[in-house]
Amino acid sequence: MVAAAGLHDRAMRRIMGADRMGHLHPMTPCTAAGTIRLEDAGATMGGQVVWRHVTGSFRPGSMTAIAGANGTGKSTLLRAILGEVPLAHGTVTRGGLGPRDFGYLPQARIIDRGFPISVTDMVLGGAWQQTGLFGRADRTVRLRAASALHRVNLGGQAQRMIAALSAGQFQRLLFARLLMTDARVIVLDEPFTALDAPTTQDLLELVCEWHAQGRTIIAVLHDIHQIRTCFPDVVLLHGGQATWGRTPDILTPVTLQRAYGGTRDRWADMPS
Ligand SMILES: Nc1ncnc2c1ncn2[C@@H]1O[C@H](COP(=O)(O)OP(=O)(O)OP(=O)(O)O)[C@@H](O)[C@H]1O
Repeated sequence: MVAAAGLHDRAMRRIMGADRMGHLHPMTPCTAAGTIRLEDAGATMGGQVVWRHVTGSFRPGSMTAIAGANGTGKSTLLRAILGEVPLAHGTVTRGGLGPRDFGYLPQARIIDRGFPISVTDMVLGGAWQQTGLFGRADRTVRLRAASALHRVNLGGQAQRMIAALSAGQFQRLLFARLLMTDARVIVLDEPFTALDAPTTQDLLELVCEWHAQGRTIIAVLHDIHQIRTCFPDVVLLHGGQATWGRTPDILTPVTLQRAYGGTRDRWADMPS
């Protein structure tokens, strides 16, 4: 659990969108504009190889799910894309995208919600590019924050402290904060975990709206049916390797059985 001892706490700053891209790798001019590309990339954690020889691209406006069993390195991949995890080998290039182009929704479980901040201030943190990290939000930004809260059905919760929210309400709040960033690339780590079906559907529609607006979506997901129905592209992690491509080609009964276990019939019977 991340302690939120103060605004300078690393994780809290990351939620506030401040320093998460502090150590981006240098941009490589030859990468197509807006394309995020991994080339023969590898990552190690605690001295263990997580994945290696990963090559593939997130094109501008693409919508890609990161799938795989627990511990296969999905979050590590997101953090490598964001520049938070140094690669053991290979490169990640971002096609001219800078820190301000990325909006990140971390796993809710790593956020300490005891941090004394109101719902409104948390959402306003998503507009740090306009206000500065500790600056005052003007009327326009406050109206946008109210609109973002309304969009995620939290209009009536604006004055509450974030600690008073339910898990589902807090997840909605993180989405409202993402709305404020207006980012070109939206990076989501298990955005629908612990949400009820209507909330999931509502927030999934918001993700689809972002995609329709031409933003690049990269999301770690566990729901295979959801990936099959909503995400055209997928990266499937298994055994330290990534299989990357169009979802119907990658998520077959054979690959799913290999990645998650169970019987092949179980995956064949799943609605696609
Ligand atoms: N800070 C760390 N120190 C050492 N090992 C780590 C650290 N963070 C992650 N790992 C290890 O790296 C591997 C990949 O972790 P990661 O969180 O990326 O997997 P994941 O696929 O996102 O898992 P889950 O589905 O359970 O969230 C795991 O074996 C994990 O134990």
